[in-house]
Amino acid sequence: MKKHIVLLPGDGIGQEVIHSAQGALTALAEEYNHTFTFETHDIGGTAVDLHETPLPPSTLEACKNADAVLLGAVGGPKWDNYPSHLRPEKGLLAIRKELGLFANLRPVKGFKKLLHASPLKEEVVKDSDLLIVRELTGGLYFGTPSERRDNGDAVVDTLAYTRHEIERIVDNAFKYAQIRRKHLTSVDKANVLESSKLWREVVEEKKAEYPDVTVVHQLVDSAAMKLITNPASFDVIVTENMFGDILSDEASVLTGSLGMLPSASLREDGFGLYEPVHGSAPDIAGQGIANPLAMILSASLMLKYSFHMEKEAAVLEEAVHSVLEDGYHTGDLHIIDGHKVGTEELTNKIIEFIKCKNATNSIQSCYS
Ligand SMILES: NC(=O)c1ccc[n+]([C@@H]2O[C@H](COP(=O)([O-])OP(=O)(O)OC[C@H]3O[C@@H](n4cnc5c(N)ncnc54)[C@H](O)[C@@H]3O)[C@@H](O)[C@H]2O)c1
Ligand SMILES: CC(C)[C@H](C(=O)O)[C@@H](O)C(=O)O
Ligand SMILES: [Mg+2]
Repeated sequence: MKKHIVLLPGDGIGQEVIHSAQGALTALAEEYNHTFTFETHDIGGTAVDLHETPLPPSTLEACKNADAVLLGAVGGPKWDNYPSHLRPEKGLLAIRKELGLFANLRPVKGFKKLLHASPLKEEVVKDSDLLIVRELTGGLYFGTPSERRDNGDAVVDTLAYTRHEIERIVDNAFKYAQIRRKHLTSVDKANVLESSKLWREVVEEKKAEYPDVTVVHQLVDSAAMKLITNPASFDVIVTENMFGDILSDEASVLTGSLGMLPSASLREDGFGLYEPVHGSAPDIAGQGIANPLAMILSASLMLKYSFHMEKEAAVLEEAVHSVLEDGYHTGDLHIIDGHKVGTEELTNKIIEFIKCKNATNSIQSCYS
């Protein structure tokens, strides 16, 4: 199969981890007879520096013409005090909105080897396997006005949702629940927020269409607590934009590191942008020590959701599993008696696995 992929490295470790994903995908293409072509474009702070905008029109145009997009991360202290239209994060929000990527899937599944890497107790973490379905193009991030008033002493952010926006994400979440363990937790703040009341109303209406799925409504504050005390009680979580942002970083603790969580941002027709959940990690950027696995797992989601390459997607996941089983990890993960390596070395181990796996078609013989 021939596929054209736009790479948006962005800022900080985004630049480092996207390189890893490209390496892994190139190896996969060679082994499984695909042609992946890559085109790199600027976004975020890098784009502000070069084009005076966090989302240059040429970047958006290239994404519209691609089969899929991989994004590293945006942001960093250099741009923190820039005016809001020049903030790197605005480029990320704009591309999500422009491409209509309303459904953000954030699967949270631990790897066996990382059971002890989480600061949480093993018995709490061990059966956790959940999917956060985060609404991505509405809510607080997109409501107007969001500006200073009264000579800068007052400010407004608006949390706005339409019934249509809620219906389409809730509908998506029910469908994912149907193909998983058929349990949906809708997270809101319906004891306070009007938007959450409409959200809850829509979930209640929709559930009649999915009688095989059990539904629980949970307030976001107690959901945050339950996520790290009883994560196994969740299957699919559906929630609005900002709650999903916060809960997903929290959920990464179950996997041992924020550097392990991938995401897919999808449109109705299956077009997608794939990015790790983490940010540009300014504290470690440029040191060659970033964990590339969230980015590589995001590439695996791209293969699965946008290209329908189930086998190749599974190989990438197996590669991650195998290198961890062999003890290789970056410094953000704590593996007892493991081999701490840098981004490049870990990526090379992934690539070795991809090549070996195809030659032997057996995981055991690639890594013990
Ligand atoms: N999707 C995105 O582009 C995205 C997401 C989140 C944050 N950001 C931006 O990133 C910048 C930094 O934000 P932050 O520090 O709050 O969050 P962050 O996710 O960048 O980092 C949080 C912590 O996790 C660590 N970490 C994150 N990813 C890692 C990886 N792959 N390997 C090893 N360690 C990793 C970092 O070193 C840091 O200690 C901000 O400008 C923020 O706006 C961007
Ligand atoms: C950088 C920021 C705008 C972004 C978000 O909140 O959506 C990030 O935190 C994420 O999780 O993708
Ligand atoms: Mg976030």
